[in-house]
Amino acid sequence: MAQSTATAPLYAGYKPLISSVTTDTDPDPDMAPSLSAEGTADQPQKLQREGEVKGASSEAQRTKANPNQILSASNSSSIDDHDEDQVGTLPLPLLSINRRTPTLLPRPVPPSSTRFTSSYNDDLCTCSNCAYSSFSSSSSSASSTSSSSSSATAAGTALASAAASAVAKKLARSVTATSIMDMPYNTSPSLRVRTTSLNQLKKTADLAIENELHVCPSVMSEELRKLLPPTSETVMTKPFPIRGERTIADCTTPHVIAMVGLPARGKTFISKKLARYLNWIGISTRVFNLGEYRRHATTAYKSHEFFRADNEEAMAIRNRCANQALHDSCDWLLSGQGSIAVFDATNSTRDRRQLIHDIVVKQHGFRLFFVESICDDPQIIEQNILEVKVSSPDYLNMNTELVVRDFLQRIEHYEERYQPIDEVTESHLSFMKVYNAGKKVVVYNNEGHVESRIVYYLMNIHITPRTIYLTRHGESEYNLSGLIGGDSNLSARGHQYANALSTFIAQQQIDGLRVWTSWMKRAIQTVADVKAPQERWKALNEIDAGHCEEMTYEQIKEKFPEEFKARDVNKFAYRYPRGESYEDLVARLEPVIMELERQGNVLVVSHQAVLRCLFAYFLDKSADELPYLYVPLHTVIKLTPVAYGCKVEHIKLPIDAVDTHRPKPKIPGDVSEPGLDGLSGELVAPDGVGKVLIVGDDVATATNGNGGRVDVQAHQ
Ligand SMILES: O=P(O)(O)OC[C@H]1O[C@@](CO)(OP(=O)(O)O)[C@@H](O)[C@@H]1O
Repeated sequence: MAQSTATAPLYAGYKPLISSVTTDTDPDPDMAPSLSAEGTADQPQKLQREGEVKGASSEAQRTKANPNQILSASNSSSIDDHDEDQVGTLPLPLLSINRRTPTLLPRPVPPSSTRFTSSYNDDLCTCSNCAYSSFSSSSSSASSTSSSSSSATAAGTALASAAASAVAKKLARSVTATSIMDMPYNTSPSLRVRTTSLNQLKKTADLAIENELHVCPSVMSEELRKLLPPTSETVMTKPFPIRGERTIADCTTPHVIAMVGLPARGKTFISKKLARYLNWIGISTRVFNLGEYRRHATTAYKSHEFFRADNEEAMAIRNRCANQALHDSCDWLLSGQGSIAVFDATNSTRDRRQLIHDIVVKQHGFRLFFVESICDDPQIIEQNILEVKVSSPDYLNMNTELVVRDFLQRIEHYEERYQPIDEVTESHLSFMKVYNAGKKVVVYNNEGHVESRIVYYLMNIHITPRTIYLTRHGESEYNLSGLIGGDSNLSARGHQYANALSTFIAQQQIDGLRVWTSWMKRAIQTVADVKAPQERWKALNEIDAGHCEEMTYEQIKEKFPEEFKARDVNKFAYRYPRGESYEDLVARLEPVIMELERQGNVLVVSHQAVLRCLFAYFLDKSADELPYLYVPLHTVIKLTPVAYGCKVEHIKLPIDAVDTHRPKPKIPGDVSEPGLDGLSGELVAPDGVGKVLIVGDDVATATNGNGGRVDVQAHQ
């Protein structure tokens, strides 16, 4: 049984906290040992997300944006309703192929992955079709060869060196030592063959084929070329299939994530945040909060007495609620509507955890992972009570001091019976323990892809107050002419926005601000005058429209009518020919989200499609809504984490720009009909002006009496 203890990473001076602003909205009882579950262990089926046909518009709808406005953010979506960047590339399992000898040089086989790497064989081709030659690396220096195959077998390396050196010496004077990865794809197909494919070939002992492997791909047979790892010409599968087929394979076994911990330890914060992340990466997740069950089952909360261990009547109600919540979690998983149910309750005794194990694992055959939040820092606990308990529906209209006192007594009742998860007596369980909002993390019996991702995510989040600013680049020359993609410069108004943005950011006096941009000129030009450390992320580049790059929507419709229509039918899943889909984008952006979670104040300057994906993460938006989120030019979206959610402000800087938003048309492929679509309309609607939305925070929404909206001053 593997146990690892890790201290969560500290980044840029930030203490990674997990939970202080949060707690489960309800302490709950230990489930009565007599609880039982019904149901079968049917495999749930993933729900297909179909695009919707709503509203219509065309490019002709581009409008001038209103200056000096703060637009309202889009709707909050209930958690109950919903359900990797070029970074982190892993080496392909490759063989170095010496075309001059029949020897196949084994490379170390790295962990399996579908990602592609710079560790391609850097042998170069000498055929008349190619502009480069073989063995350049080895010719330039023996160390170059040995570095690329450092972990190959000694025999293999020796053979390689001997075989290569003769040719290398001959070529050394005439060949530039260029890594194949430094070359454009179309000039560097080279000899990139997967180990698996080669092994299959070796098994067939087909020498003719093996010899053919030693020729340049440009003269290789079509059949053999298919075995080469992908180039820009050949990549047709999902590069980072998080959503889609791989996810389904990983989640064929439904999971229950059961929280553990005393009240006010951030269990609900963790549950909600985790669910938002998992849904965003395409794993359908829902939180079952025991506090909500209890509130439905009882009349108004009176006092902590309800949670006394000797209050038999209350205990019976609490047990019934716990039973129901767990059964509902399992039923939801069995219904095929989701893959992960988060059971947000205290689950604070061994008996109760065993019962959950019996129902979830033994009866249903699901995976069960406990996440225990342990906190002995009085400051974090008090902060938690003040931030979320005081505004809890349990304490409506109650004086803050009384609330704190009552809640602390409530915690005492739980402490009497609380048994932290024990590695010895509960060694059959899989769990992680998070201490003091992320200061220390213990992981035990962690198994499988989903659990590993949960552990990694929870190790990265923190609760230090901060703000994230999202903005598109200033208006570009291509925006003006309606062309998508490309790498054009800013228009004159785009440059004005760049100036206004730097002034706005300076006025905000943001502590330790970092600026992240894509690699595109329009994004980099936009932050030219912003005084803060800057980082360029390729992962923030705009969606790759493949064959449709640098075309207008009308041109695409004319040249590729079926493609254009298909995008309107399911924009999230649609992938441009030789390009990307929104689904691909989400996968590409996951490392960006993970890093954003670790960071403090960040200004992200990117593009329409990319920002829709990031925005959807923070707003908990579905895959159907995501591609239509309204992210206008010359507008800063300010995101401030609050309690369980996020405060969203749209700050329109007073420089006009074209509107590049194309709403979902009523008829797929239609570019003629202007109008708002239901999804973006809310932001466009004038009544949203001057408003701020608190998204995903039931508490705030419930208590400010203004539907979660708070008036704010317009920023100029
Ligand atoms: O997915 P849709 O709605 O087409 O929006 C993405 C498009 O937005 C654009 C502008 O039309 O983004 P941006 O100007 O922010 O780089 C295109 O480059 C991109 O293809």
